[in-house]
Amino acid sequence: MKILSAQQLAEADKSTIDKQQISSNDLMERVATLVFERIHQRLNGAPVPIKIFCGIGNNGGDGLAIARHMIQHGYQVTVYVTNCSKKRSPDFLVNYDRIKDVTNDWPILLSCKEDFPEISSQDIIIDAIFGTGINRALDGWMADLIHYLNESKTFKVAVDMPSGLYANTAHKKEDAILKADHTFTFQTPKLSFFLPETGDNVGTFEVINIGLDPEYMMQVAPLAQVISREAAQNMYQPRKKFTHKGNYGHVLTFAGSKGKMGAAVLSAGAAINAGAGKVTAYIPEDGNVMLQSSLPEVMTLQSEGEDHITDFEHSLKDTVLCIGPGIGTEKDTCSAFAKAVIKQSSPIVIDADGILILAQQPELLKDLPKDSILTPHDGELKQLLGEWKDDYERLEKAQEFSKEHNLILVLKGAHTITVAGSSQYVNDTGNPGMATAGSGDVLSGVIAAFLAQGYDPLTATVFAVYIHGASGDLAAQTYAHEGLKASVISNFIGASILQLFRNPQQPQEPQRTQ
Ligand SMILES: NC(=O)C1=CN([C@@H]2O[C@H](COP(=O)(O)OP(=O)(O)OC[C@H]3O[C@@H](n4cnc5c(N)ncnc54)[C@H](O)[C@@H]3O)[C@@H](O)[C@H]2O)[C@@H](O)CC1
Ligand SMILES: [K+]
Repeated sequence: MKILSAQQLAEADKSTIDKQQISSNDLMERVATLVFERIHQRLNGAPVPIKIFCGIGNNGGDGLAIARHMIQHGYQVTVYVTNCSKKRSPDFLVNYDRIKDVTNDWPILLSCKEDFPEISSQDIIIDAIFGTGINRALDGWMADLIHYLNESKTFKVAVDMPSGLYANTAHKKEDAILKADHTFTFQTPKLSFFLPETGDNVGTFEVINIGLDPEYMMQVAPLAQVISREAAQNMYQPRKKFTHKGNYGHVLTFAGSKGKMGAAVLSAGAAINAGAGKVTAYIPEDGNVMLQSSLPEVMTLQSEGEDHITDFEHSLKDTVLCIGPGIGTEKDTCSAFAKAVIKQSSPIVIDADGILILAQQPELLKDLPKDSILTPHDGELKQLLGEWKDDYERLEKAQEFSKEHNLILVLKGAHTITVAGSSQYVNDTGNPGMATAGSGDVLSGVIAAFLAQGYDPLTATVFAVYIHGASGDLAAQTYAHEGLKASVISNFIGASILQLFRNPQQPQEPQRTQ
């Protein structure tokens, strides 16, 4: 699913009005009806007090139209209009008149702090103050209103976007942004929904398909794409009957050191669990018994170093190299790392200490095969890119780095983002239980396994990130977030691939919970 900018959504809006030969108000009515239906399905006529706060632009117009439908269906609705400017949009004005036709009264105007209504914990608040049209931070009593609503303990539903939130540009820490519990967003989610500095404002969200011009939607180059279940299904490569282990590739993991042999077990184990035909773990000598007893399916090669890897003399022909988990940064490990990556000619998966070594020896970047995959967490990413001032600069710097070095970057987080040149793929599986030691080692093994099975590097990466998150989601159903650990996530990889093809009635537009 594409993520568009606020400006692109406005263009899509115009194109829809032209092509479908409807008025902008018809489109607003369509949107408001769809939102009303979703609310009505949940509330089912319940006599809860609902307070709808409307701005004076089209988001406010949506709010007025939603309010009208709710009133006509017997809901207890009070409508407030934030009278912050005389520049009311034409579609706001149409709906301002229409609601008066239904209630025989104008909505309540708010013009200063003293006008704020009392809010009880039983109320439901619907926020239709600002949507994608916001172009500067809220100030004065409008900012106070947002803080006032945020302080209330009541359930808050945002229309299109939580008011005050920008769709795709950075905020200052002090900006007033509504903290919604649920957001009904139109046509595409916004990039800010997925970024750590702003995503918490959105609560759970639902994307409502409002029927914007399909031709525009098809041709527009998105800011990023969310990997939907359907997209992941299309990436999957089923196995053919007359095949053998040689058809599914050979992964060589270069991982582990004294005290961190678990990283080697986890990355090699995940590569086997995700379908690599053969896996060899290259490890320090002392780790051999542990590795062989933990993973009977995995072969081992041992470095001369007893407690860390000190050398690398092996052939990498027809082998996918997965390098870095738990190797440490000893001098001889760094030289062995350099030998291995220089020797390799096909894309390499580089994780953890491997990324730190690259940051220390940036001259190695030019020796990495094109489309090699780096999987940094933010601490490792900072070693590579330096500090960033906000989430958007983090993405820009990652794109520049990816383009400059022809690499794929996997920016790990609640919504892991895979950056390949100017393209960005946002992952929507996974949960906070996966913030646990070794989870990244598992991911590196899964990416390597898909590469070994013949997926192209970008697909292998995006699909692995999806499946890794989906495995964590399935595992959490049995183990809870707290009980998740990396080996458990790894053991659910097969189940999550099966799950990908279950429930054919799954809705097209994903409904999701953060
Ligand atoms: N293409 C779409 O996605 C559609 C969008 N619609 C609605 O239209 C909304 C966008 O409407 P608008 O473009 O009218 O914008 P908004 O309703 O978000 O904002 C309205 C006005 O607020 C002013 N403003 C911006 N920042 C301000 C600030 N800090 N303080 C005070 N005033 C400020 C702007 O000048 C603008 O006139 C969407 O969020 C959505 O709710 C739908 O009605 C129809 C389809
Ligand atoms: K809003």
